[in-house]
Amino acid sequence: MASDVRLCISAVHKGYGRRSVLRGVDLTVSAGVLVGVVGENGSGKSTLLRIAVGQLTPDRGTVRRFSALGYCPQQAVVNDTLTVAQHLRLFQVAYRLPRLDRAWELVELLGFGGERRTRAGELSGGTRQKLNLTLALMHDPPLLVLDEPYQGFDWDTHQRFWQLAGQLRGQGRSVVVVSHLLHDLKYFDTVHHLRDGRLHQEGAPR
Ligand SMILES: Nc1ncnc2c1ncn2[C@@H]1O[C@H](COP(=O)(O)OP(=O)(O)OP(=O)(O)O)[C@@H](O)[C@H]1O
Repeated sequence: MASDVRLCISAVHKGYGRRSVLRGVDLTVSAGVLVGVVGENGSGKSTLLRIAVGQLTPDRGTVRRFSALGYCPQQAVVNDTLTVAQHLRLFQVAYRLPRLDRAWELVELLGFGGERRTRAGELSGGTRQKLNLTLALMHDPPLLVLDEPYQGFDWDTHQRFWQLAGQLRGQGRSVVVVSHLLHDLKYFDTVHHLRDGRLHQEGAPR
């Protein structure tokens, strides 16, 4: 195994009841790459990411992670009664971060600094998603697993997300992104299409 591998998924199978969703998925993610996972609705992308981060157990196969990770789930897991600032403080404790400078930098970059005192339950869908993404990135982990992280983002923020993803890659982070948008495929080093329960790499790596 090369020393710069951050995530290694091998021969993973997963079904729900009698429905088989993943049938032998392999994926290796190295340092400093931006990896796309695409596929039709219901093809199993979120299932694969949840297995990758350890939230779901595969029926068969292995998942090995070689670093800390940040996970942005498709549905924001936030507490509606807490404000944006309170979320950051809560996660500061969970991540054992001495400071919140990076978290506030992300809030400014994603353009929701004006909402710091707003409760999550009162945020717009797009802003809620910005908070979701900030919580996944604020501890600056080497491995990022992001499930459609820009849902509901306006165009400017969408562009800023990709700039940020490029910067993280440039700093040696590994970024795995589920995407639905053909327009975004150009940002990836490798694109993996989930089809019939397996991942097919499209095109040559950049
Ligand atoms: N907890 C569950 N119980 C039963 N079936 C499930 C469960 N979660 C997902 N499924 C089914 O597994 C299949 C894959 O779902 P998954 O959410 O992984 O797909 P996806 O590719 O992420 O879809 P989308 O593009 O719509 O987000 C779907 O048919 C879905 O209905």
